[in-house]
Amino acid sequence: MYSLILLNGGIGERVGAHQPKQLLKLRGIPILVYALVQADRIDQITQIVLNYPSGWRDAVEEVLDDYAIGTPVTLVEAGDSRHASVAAMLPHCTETDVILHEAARPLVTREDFEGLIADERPNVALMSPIPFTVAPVDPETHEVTGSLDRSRLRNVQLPQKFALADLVAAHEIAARSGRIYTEDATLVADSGRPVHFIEGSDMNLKVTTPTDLRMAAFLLRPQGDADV
Ligand SMILES: C[C@](O)(CO)[C@H](O)COP(=O)(O)O
Repeated sequence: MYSLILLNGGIGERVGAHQPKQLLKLRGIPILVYALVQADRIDQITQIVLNYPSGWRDAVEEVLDDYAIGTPVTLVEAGDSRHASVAAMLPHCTETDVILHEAARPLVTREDFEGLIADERPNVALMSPIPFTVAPVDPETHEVTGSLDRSRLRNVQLPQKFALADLVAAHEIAARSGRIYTEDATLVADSGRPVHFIEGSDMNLKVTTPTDLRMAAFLLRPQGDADV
């Protein structure tokens, strides 16, 4: 069984809205709700640990009530970074395995969660191939500093799953080193514990910018609406 850590603590600065992006509505439904509803339908997820941006607890509680989420939810205030938020949510997990997801990926499917759960390895993340070229650069001088073999790179997605003990131990190592990670698959891999990946879909869009919002609204259009 799994505790779901659902990251919902960002303020969504890059979307430029007057409220956290995960509370904005897409097709009339708050972005957060799409992931919540999918997770609520998965029997193996017995607890949802959900964080909220400082000052937005009431708004998040209202969403939970409005959409009658049945899985028990533990609310935790967000930390200063995504990394700090995960660290603060870990002690609230009641199961021995955790799934991490983020509210900003509303196109997550039941199959995404089930694929992770069906995998017998303890630490597994969805990742997708990089369909473009990523160059290492010096951001100060704007100089290209080398080249990367994209067949050896993957776009890290969520959801991801971990043995709770591995994730806790990896966060302890990261805290000692002082390094702040942008996500947890690389954090756990750097701790020396094996992390595997399975193919994620490019439909599992992360809503970061106003353009992403428009793309997500399009992808979430009701079945039967005309394609472009
Ligand atoms: C976690 C993540 O979505 C992996 O692709 C990404 O790193 C999040 O980036 P953000 O800058 O925290 O939105």
